[in-house]
Amino acid sequence: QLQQMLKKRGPCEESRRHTAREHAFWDTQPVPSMSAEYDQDTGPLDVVKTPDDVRADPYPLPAQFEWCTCDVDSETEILEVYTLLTENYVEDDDSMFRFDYSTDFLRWALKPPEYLRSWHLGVRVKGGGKLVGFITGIPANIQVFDKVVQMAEINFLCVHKKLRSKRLAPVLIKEITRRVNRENIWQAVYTAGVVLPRPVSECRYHHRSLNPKKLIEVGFSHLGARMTMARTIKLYKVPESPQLSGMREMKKEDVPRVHGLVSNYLKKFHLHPDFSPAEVEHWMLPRPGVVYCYVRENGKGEVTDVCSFYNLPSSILGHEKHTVLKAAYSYWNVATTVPLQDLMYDALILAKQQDFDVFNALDVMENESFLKELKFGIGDGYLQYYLYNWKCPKIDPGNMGLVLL
Ligand SMILES: CCCCCCCCCCCCCC(=O)SCCNC(=O)CCNC(=O)[C@H](O)C(C)(C)COP(=O)(O)OP(=O)(O)OC[C@H]1O[C@@H](n2cnc3c(N)ncnc32)[C@H](O)[C@@H]1OP(=O)(O)O
Ligand SMILES: CNCCCN(C)c1ncc(F)c(N2CC(C(=O)NCc3cnc4ccccn34)C2)n1
Repeated sequence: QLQQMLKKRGPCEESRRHTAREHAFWDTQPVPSMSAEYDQDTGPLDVVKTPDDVRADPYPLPAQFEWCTCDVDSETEILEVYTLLTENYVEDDDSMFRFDYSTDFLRWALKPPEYLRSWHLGVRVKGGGKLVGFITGIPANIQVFDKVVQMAEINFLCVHKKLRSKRLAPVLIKEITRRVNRENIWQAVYTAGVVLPRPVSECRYHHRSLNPKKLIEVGFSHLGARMTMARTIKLYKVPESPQLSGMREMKKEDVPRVHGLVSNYLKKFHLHPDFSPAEVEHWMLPRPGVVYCYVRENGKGEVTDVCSFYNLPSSILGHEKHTVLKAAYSYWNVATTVPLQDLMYDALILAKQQDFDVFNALDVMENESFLKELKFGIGDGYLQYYLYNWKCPKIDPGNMGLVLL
């Protein structure tokens, strides 16, 4: 218990840190302060600039390091990125799990239409040495309330465990900002499990057990009070195959129709991507082991509903029997002729068919409508959403229409 107390700053202490302006880096950035509240008016926080106002040379690094861009099409370089992340990326608070993004997943995540190689930014030990730092940006058109803004989606910020607490993260963030600004883009969107100045939305993860026995064995979940293992397995059992008629894998020919379904659906949320057909094709066409997408054809062969989820396994740290937690994450789902709950029940069945142990969903979009009924349990993980250089009112999870990887 003492260790627990020592490890985590209490909420009051954490909030004092925020109010005492102890964010040496974030207090220098165009982000709202912790206490800022904006009503309807939305817009940039910073003075409007042009790329010519932005320094042409990279920010300086400590002497022993150098900048690099990681070529995700190079077998050796993508493996270096994979290794840095699988050994040093996000863990849960008790260091029981660590994300294990695959190389195929990383190529998918980092090469959407219009991507820039210069935004796959790394830090190496000088002289082409070990990759010790990473941060990425990809371009996206994001609608925030009534405005469509060209933004960068920032992700995969990572500093090697041995180089933590040396203020390397602010340097990575400033350099990716510089590179994005040089392309005349001045806003960004990002998510994190940590609270920074200041969240535009705070969402929660919910988990639906598909393989409860393994989840309990590895400590991801616990046997309920007055529950036996047999009873728990029975509780989470799902049918062998989808219950809705006409469910099939999405294929290339479905892209125009799926683009229409998704674009029309996302309009109802206060913050959502403004997808082109090419982006819908990139983000939703199935890729084995990476992203799964199923459409429902009605009696007349028209596609009327779509569900999708992505594969993000976690390494299970220090367990003798299990080494990988197979987790599916709810992605883009649109139900127009059946209840969303029925569509998502089939998503669970399809995920179980693919041998996933757990199906994760945030309480964003209309997900609240099925979480309880479909036996999701609330997780301990919050996901904070952030906008860089954009003031806008806070957004409730039910009005959040963006899922990042
Ligand atoms: C217009 C274009 C703009 C583009 C940029 C938009 C902004 C993008 C922002 C990035 C979006 C990333 C989205 C994702 O990928 S979220 C996933 C982040 N990655 C991990 O959690 C992996 C494991 N952890 C690590 O690798 C390190 O701990 C990291 C690299 C996270 C921090 O390294 P380290 O632990 O060695 O610390 P430091 O001494 O170098 O630096 C300390 C400073 O860093 C601030 N910090 C800590 N964690 C985060 C965080 N997750 N986002 C933003 N800032 C963070 C912290 O408040 C402090 O600042 P201040 O409190 O003193 O002020
Ligand atoms: C910057 N991109 C944001 C998305 C990255 N994503 C997926 C993420 N960001 C923060 C989280 F809090 C989180 N959670 C899923 C829930 C969960 O499953 N918690 C147990 C667990 C299993 N494996 C791991 C690995 C790391 C942390 C918790 N883990 C909590 N997911």
